[in-house]
Amino acid sequence: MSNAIQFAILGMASGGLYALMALGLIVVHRTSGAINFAHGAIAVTAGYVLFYGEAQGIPTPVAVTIAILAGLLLGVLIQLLVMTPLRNASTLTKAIATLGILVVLQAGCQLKFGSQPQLVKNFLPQNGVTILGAYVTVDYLIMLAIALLLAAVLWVVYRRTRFGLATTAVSDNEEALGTLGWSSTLVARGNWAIAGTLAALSGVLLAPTTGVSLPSMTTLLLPALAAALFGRLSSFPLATLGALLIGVTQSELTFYGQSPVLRDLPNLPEAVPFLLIIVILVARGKTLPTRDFVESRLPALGSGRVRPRTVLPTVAVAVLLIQWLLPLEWVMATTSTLIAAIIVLSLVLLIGYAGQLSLAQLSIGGLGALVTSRLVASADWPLPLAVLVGIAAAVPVGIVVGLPAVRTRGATLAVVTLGLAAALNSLVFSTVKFTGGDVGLDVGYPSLLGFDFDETTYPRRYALVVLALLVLVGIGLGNLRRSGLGRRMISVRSNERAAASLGVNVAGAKLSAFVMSSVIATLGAILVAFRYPNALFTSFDPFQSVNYVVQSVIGGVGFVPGAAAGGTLEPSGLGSKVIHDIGLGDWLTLVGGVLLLLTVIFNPDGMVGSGLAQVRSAKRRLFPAKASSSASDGVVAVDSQAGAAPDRGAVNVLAVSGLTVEFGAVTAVDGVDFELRSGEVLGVIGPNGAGKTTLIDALTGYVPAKGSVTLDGKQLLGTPPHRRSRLGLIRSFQSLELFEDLSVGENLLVASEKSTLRTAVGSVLRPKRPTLDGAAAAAVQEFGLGDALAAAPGDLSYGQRRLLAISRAVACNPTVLLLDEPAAGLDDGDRQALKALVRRLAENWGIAVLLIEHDVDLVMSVSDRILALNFGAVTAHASPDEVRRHPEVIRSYLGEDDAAASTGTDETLERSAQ
Ligand SMILES: Nc1ncnc2c1ncn2[C@@H]1O[C@H](COP(=O)(O)OP(=O)(O)OP(=O)(O)O)[C@@H](O)[C@H]1O
Repeated sequence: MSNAIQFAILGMASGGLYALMALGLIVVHRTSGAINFAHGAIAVTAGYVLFYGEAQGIPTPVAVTIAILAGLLLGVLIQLLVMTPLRNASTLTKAIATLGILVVLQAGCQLKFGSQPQLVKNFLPQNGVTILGAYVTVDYLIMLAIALLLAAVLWVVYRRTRFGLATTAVSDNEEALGTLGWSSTLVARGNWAIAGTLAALSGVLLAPTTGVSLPSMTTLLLPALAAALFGRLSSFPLATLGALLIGVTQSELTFYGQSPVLRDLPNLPEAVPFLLIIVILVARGKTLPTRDFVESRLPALGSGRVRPRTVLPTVAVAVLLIQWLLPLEWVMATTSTLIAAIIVLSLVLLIGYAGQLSLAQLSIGGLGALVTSRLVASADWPLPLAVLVGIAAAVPVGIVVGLPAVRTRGATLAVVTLGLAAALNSLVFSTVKFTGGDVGLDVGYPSLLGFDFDETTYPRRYALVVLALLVLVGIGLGNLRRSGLGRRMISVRSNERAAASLGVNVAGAKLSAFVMSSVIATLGAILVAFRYPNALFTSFDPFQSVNYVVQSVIGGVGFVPGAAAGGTLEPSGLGSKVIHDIGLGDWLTLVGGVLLLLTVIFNPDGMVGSGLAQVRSAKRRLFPAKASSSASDGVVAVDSQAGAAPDRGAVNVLAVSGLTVEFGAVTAVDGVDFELRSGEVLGVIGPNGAGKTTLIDALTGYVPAKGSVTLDGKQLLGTPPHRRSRLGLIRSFQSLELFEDLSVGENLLVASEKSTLRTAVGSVLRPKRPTLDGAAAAAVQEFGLGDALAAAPGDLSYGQRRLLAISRAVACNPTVLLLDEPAAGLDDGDRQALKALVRRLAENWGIAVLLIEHDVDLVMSVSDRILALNFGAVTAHASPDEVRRHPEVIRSYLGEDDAAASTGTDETLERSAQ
């Protein structure tokens, strides 16, 4: 028992260190919304500074102070040099930037101090005390006390002081902070300084116990990330509690690990943070982001068009070089680069197309490669069959990794994948029983139908096989980019809420991306494993996966050729060969990290992205007549036979009764009843905050609601948004929510294409030119978008963008169309056109239209009936004339003057409505 208590106290001490780290992560998240993946690296760097100081003969207390100040300085520098230029970037981009910092610090420390752990002196008292019968040294208690004290101090500072309030203001409303006379940059810098200090403090406190070593960068970071998530990335006390729980659990597992049951899993404690991360995110996540989620711009995407005139000569030159021209050492460097390019392609799919960041690509792929290797090495399976089974094994792994992505997004998802990579590393790849350790698995020499292509004997053949596979995967990805499935993935990356409103199964699109990218990563990992007769898994660690993210972003993560460009940065690849040859030795990783930072700051679309943009602009200058618009690669055809509004046949009825939505104490929609039939227009009016948008959210499944919503008798409550959309209930959004990464035509295609597994696979293998037909073709005519199909939404005027948002909803061929303030910001002419359009959609198309509008004149003149809301409840439901005269509506919304002025102008009426 006393042993269990002793382990609990030791666990609390390491929990205290995790807590210090977690506090720093929260401080950064509060100020910049970023998850700092370099936090562990700052801690370890401070540890190395302490080691270096001691080695120089500096007294330990001074060295400790310098090390902590180094953390502070690093925090300030990161904010100054990286976060300030990226302040408006997406959280994903910021997370990638912190990965760059991680790589720079890791590579810098490795260059200076090597990879062996370095020992530092104990600077805390080592005398022992007995607590509840358990003997522990005082240093552990001091660590715990420091953590608890700092957590309490931070809690008070961020709640009670002007600095703390200013920090909250930086993340909530930077302009408001400016009016208070505070500089947001200085507040952010102060927070980064605190975070750096906290990281350094934990690194320095840890150093005497474990020594200073590079792997601590993740072993410290992961529990801290888990604890910070436990504290919802905002609560200091909760994060501290989480950290202590993790520390104690890990410590007790180490203690009970001596028992026969746990003896076979010596690394189980290291997996605890990952398990906690999964549980937290799956329990707390949301399948769709909330209304206030702001989508930021992600790196640009290529067209995916496969141009034989470019591909064939490039492949021919590569074959020529590999087979005849290059010396062997260059061939092997080329092989490394080409294999890396395959793994990076898995990230082009996942990050580029689907917008999901994974830090576990090599671990996922490695698992499949391990299956293949063991089947060949131990069970003597033929290679092709073993490869197929290894790749098949990647499918469930992809699903497991993808599942958290269904309920979380952005940088938080990256935390899950980093946790997975670390867990796989400690549970699988570091377990000699599975991988053979440093000896590896005896997979022999690969051969297919008598064709030997092992790298040891036939390096050129191996390189050619890798090249062939890279070209095949690259063409497949290009085809995917132009396919319906690809468009759906991109729509999810651009805007999950909008994608779901058009019937896209967001979870399905994400899972498909994870599965397909896992398969590609597995292919790459198998090629890594089978390079030598003994397949080694010692380097399948999280750092390598981070390296592939680095390569993908530098090359251009939205572009297939970007993978080859990024692959040159592979250790032992072409870039490394060049760097070696010019005498820079092992500087490649450091160069990669610096390049990544420069890329995300100055060139977010990567080498290929910016290169293509320059070629395009040069073409435009030289051949203005021929030049096409930036999105013209997304050209789609319009079915010339289609064009008339689809005949709807039967009358459909949307019946709503007792519909209620509660947000805590606020009842946003309060027992609303109405019916809406095909061909009718129901206007919904009410003051700001009356619950109009929440009504649409509830009808379309974006917020949980009580009551009943039926379409032709079928109950819709409880059905997810994309299903309701497929049943004919289609909404638009106040803020448009167009897919900015897709052309106008592709925006319409996402709405109109129906896809099955067969068409998805078919379009990747043999893509066809997409065609807008049925309702989508009719919408193109109705909305006059024929000339704009190839344009990017960003190139359209504001009025055209509004029209595109409505036409995209109409392209779904809705039974019920729910329009949320479609006239907002339109000029008078466009408003008149919209009025006529809404009537045509009802009368000619037979659509039931629910129209929320603050333009009272418009809504009164176009609607058959009006539903007036106030505080979520219906105040009137009658004809426009009756509602205009309704005393309650006049009091709460219209005002006496405007109601009396039955012929009031748009402007006066709208002013009163605001
Ligand atoms: N996710 C949410 N969590 C908590 N409260 C919410 C949420 N969404 C809306 N509300 C609250 O519900 C009420 C209704 O808001 P809603 O946006 O539906 O009104 P509205 O009539 O559409 O307003 P507006 O005309 O300004 O668009 C408001 O009090 C709002 O603050």
